[in-house]
Amino acid sequence: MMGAMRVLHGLGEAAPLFAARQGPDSAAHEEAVRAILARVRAEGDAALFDLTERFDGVRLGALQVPEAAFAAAEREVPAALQDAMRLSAARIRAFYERQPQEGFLYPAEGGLLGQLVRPVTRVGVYAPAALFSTLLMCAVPAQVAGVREIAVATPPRGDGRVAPEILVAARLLGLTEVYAVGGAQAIGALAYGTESVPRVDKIVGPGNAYVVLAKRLVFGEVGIEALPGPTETLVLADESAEAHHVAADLLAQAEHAGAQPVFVTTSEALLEAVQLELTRQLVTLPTREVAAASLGRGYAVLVGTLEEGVEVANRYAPEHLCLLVRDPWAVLPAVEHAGGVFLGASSMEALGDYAAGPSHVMPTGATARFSSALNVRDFQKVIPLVNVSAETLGRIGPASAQMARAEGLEAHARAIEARLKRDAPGDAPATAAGAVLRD
Ligand SMILES: NC(=O)c1ccc[n+]([C@@H]2O[C@H](COP(=O)([O-])OP(=O)(O)OC[C@H]3O[C@@H](n4cnc5c(N)ncnc54)[C@H](O)[C@@H]3O)[C@@H](O)[C@H]2O)c1
Ligand SMILES: N[C@H](CO)Cc1c[nH]c[nH+]1
Ligand SMILES: [Zn+2]
Repeated sequence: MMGAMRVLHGLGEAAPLFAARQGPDSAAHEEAVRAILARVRAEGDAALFDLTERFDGVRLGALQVPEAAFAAAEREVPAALQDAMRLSAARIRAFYERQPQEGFLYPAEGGLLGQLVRPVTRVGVYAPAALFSTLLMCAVPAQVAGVREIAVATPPRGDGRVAPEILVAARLLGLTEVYAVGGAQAIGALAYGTESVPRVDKIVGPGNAYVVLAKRLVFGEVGIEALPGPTETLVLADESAEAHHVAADLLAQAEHAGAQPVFVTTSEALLEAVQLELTRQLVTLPTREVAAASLGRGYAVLVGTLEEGVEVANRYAPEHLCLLVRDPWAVLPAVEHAGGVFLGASSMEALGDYAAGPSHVMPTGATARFSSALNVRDFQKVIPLVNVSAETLGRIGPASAQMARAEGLEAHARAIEARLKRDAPGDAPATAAGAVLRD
């Protein structure tokens, strides 16, 4: 049956579901991406022009989008869509403005200990072709964090232009630096810099397997936030769920290239109804070819209890966990790993992709075990401050010197003891300390 997913019975049979999550680093991809990065590093702009012609099928005149293109895009994109983008941006901003981001300073026996929070200076946002919502979801938290420079890279369309919606979204946020470059070559350009693309301090944003792998390989030369790749959704449903809702939510993510939809349920009747619904809804979708391929990678798992269902979800660690159950809040305490959790029938993930508030850039490929949805902290550095008083030095100095000698580090011990010998360190009073926590 076209659109139907393979069925597994219980956690005991779910091994194929977990085995499929090998991440983005297939050997073939890795070789290709290493070669692309090496060319960008060695040849700069010339490699970007050449690789764009090869992989995107267009010969670009220039890499950076000219200023005039932004105004032209604004005339091209319908006003109602621009309003929708403003609504989305405002809700993302409102969400991230609630994320605590202050430093702190506290008195410690006459001295001060604390943390400064400082934004990353220059960030590169990767937005897959046409996904202007992804630009909003990356750039707004960066702006809330205080990032001063944001460069955007996105693949050109077949006519060599960047999608006008991307330019409108950029302009709406006050961004003017947009490059018509995609894939691994865009990540290389942002990481190493070229004649036209000044290098950045950190790269954020999702993409296909080439983009994800490139981000992994440049990490260290440049910061990266996480490895958000081809999207995945795990819907956990009980008998209270509507089959057409479940199928719609699975298909909504299946229409992303390379996606994996997963359906876990306690109800055999619902499972059968969802399989039929998938087939029925699929044929009407303009994106049915991509969606059918994704469903081919998908699984439906029949479990005995919701507890078992959550265990499957935790083992899978999905990007999106959608709880279409009678009482989603009762299930939530057992959830350990997920990029984002969507609770209840009117909180479908597709809404989260656009206007709910939290960034839709979420960890995939089981990386939700150790990484998080994009957020303000991804754009900040935390700098500890140490200002120890003479009194504290007298108390913790001998213990520190003792530990240094136990590690065979005599110079450490002497640096501490040199100060222990004199009466007082004589540091300047910390009168300006409060001003240091400016944001
Ligand atoms: N996890 C998230 O938060 C999140 C958010 C949005 C999108 N996504 C995912 O991002 C992905 C976007 O993928 P996409 O492909 O549409 O766009 P993309 O921008 O990631 O990749 C397009 C680029 O891939 C390069 N490319 C294509 N074929 C190549 C090849 N054979 N060799 C080398 N490079 C090649 C081209 O340069 C092209 O510009 C989807 O899988 C979607 O699910 C994930
Ligand atoms: N669901 C995708 C990954 O979270 C993001 C997206 C962008 N546009 C639509 N959807
Ligand atoms: Zn989506």
